[in-house]
Amino acid sequence: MADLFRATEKQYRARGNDHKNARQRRRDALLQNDRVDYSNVMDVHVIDANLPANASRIRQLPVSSSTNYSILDPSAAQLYEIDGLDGLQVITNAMPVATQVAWAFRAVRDYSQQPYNNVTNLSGDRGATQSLWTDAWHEATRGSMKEFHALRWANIGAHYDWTAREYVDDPLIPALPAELKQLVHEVYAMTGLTDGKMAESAIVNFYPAGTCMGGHLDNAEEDMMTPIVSLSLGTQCIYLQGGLTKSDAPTALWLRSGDIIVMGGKSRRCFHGVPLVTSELPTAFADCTQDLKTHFSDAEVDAFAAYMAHARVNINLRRVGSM
Ligand SMILES: O=C(O)CCC(=O)C(=O)O
Ligand SMILES: [Fe+2]
Repeated sequence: MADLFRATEKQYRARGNDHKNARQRRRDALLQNDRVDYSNVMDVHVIDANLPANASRIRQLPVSSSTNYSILDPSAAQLYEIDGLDGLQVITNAMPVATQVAWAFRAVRDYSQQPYNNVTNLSGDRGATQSLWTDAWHEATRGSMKEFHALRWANIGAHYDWTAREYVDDPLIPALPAELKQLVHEVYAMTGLTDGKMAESAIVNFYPAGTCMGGHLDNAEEDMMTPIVSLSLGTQCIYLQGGLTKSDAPTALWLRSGDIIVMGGKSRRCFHGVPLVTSELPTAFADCTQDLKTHFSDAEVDAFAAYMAHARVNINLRRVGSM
């Protein structure tokens, strides 16, 4: 069967010009072979900018304000559903820009290293990344920013053991931090979910511009019912939401800083991925990073701002279900 997920992924993946010689590049530019057509990528931020066939699939739902919000702003938020993507909801404009910056900083500065005891792609099996960020920005060790750029994901809360292929219950690993639980609680509340079970695990994904995440299922959790809450921070990306198999053509969506995806119902069991991460960072986000200088050193804030100018951070919250 045709792998339509893969075909769409290839269409949007940043191909780069590295393998081409100058003549090929000039010819491509002339023929506009290097132009990718993004017109079919849905944008819930500007409904009118969508192709009519896509615009008609987007439905706005009322935002419920039935809790005390300390992170999100229900009066500014919009909640959307998309025809054909059963169980998927997209929340926009819920997180103020200063909060986005604070959360991205927390992900880069705290969640990437100790004291979270987190396993990352750089730490090997069950080992923790000790001081990845501190080493990256600190005067004495400057130059290891390159290593920080190699960070792709860090695990917070309940840890998934990639060797045993199961979640581990280790008393030395701190539970999911309270602020992440509060975020999940507020997202659930916005969507009207009153009996949602709490997430226990977060994968924090780090995507320098040009990197991607291939199509996959999140099926390691025992609980495949509770929705996954997924927060985008930093630069804009293309997100693909497919079906139960890769033979279903996926829907492409632009995700921007502050957007939140809720994967419940059928969508919890569907293929998804991120074929493209751009360097497009909202000016308001970049401006706001400078405000961190009132509490943190100029060197650290400058390193963070330089990283975020070309990176997307995703906080992906799941309930594991076995504990
Ligand atoms: O970066 C994203 O938006 C998706 C991440 C994801 O699917 C995952 O961590 O399993
Ligand atoms: Fe996923």
